[in-house]
Amino acid sequence: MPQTERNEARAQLHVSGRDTELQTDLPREVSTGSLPNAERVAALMQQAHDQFASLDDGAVADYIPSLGTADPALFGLAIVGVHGDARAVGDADHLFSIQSISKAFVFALVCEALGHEQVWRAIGVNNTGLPFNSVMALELNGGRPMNPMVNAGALATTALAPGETAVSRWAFIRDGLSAFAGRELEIDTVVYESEAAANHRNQAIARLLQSYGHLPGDPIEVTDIYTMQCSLLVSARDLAVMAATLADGGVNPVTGRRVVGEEVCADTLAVMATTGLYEMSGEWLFEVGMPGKSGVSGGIITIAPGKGGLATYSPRLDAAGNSVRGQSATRFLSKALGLNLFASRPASESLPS
Ligand SMILES: NC(=O)CC[C@H](N)C(=O)O
Repeated sequence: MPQTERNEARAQLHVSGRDTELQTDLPREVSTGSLPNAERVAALMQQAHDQFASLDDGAVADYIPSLGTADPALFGLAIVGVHGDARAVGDADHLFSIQSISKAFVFALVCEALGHEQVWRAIGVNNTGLPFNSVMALELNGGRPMNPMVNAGALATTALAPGETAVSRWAFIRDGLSAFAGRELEIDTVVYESEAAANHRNQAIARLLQSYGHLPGDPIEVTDIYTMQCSLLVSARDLAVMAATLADGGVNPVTGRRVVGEEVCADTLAVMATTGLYEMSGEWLFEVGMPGKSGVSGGIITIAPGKGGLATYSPRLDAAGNSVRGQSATRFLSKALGLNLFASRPASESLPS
C-alpha cells in the first residue's frame, strides 16, 4: 500500500510503547492444591534456573539494533499445564518481543482459517538446513519458502492471513496470538521501529518470493505485518500459556477458549519438531525429544503434548539464534521430568495439572 496509507495503518495498529508493566489476568500464584508433583516440578525448575544462570556462552542478537540493549543476565522459566496450572521461576514476567516464536502460532491460525492442505502446498514442511534468514535456501529450492519457521516461509504464511485490508489482516494475527496468550498482546514500538528500519533482507526475501510467484500481496506490506507480529510483547509466562494451548489440542487452558482445532495443533507441532530451532532442529529433537520454537530475542517454547507447555527466556544466543541457557534448561527439564516423546517408558513425572 502507499506510504501515507501504511503510516496511517501503523498509527492505528500500534498500541503501546516498551517496558509496559505486564497486565495479565493470569493469577501470579496458582494454587496447585493436592497435586503431588507440583512442588517437585517447581523445585526442578529452580534447579535448572540456578544451574544454568551462570552460563555466559553466546551473544545477545543485535542485527535488530534495539534487541542489542537486552540485559544478558535475564533468565526466566515458566510451565503451564493443560489444566491451566502455572509455575514460574526467575524473570518469567519480563516482557520481550516474541520474534520468531510468533511463526508457529501464525502458521496454526492460517491453517485453521484456510485448511492445512492449502497451507502445506503453499509453504512446505521440510527443514532447509540453513539459517533462518537464508536467501540461498530459496534459490536452492526453486523459490519455495520450504517451511513456516524460517523467514521466507513465515513471510509467505503471513501473506496468507485472511482480510480485505492490511488493518484487518493484522487484526487477524494480533487477535489470534492474543487468544493463544489469553490476554491482549501489544506491540513494542521501539523494537518494531528498529526492525522496520533495518529489515531490508526480509523485504528482499519477500520480493524474491514474489518473483517466484510464491507470495500473494504486496511484499513490503507483508514484511511490515510480519515485523509487527515479531514485535508483540510477551513474557515467558505468556509463552508457556501459548505453548500449553498447543499441548491442549488448541484450547487455551487458562481461558478455556478454543483457539485452533486439534488437527491444526498436530500439524503445527510436527513442523516445530522438524524446523523449530532452524538448522539445529535435529540436535534439539535428539536431546529434548519434543517440538520447540525459538526466537532471536531469547525465548524458546517447548510442548509436551497432552501435558503442558514450557517457556524459557534468556537473551544470549548460539550461532543459529537459539537461547543458550534456554536450551540447557529445557534439556535438563525434559530429562528430569521424563518428557521425551520418543522414550518407551512412561514419564516418571508429569507437568503440574
Ligand atoms: N529468528 C528470529 O527470531 C527472527 C525474527 C526477526 N524478526 C527476523 O525476521 O529476522
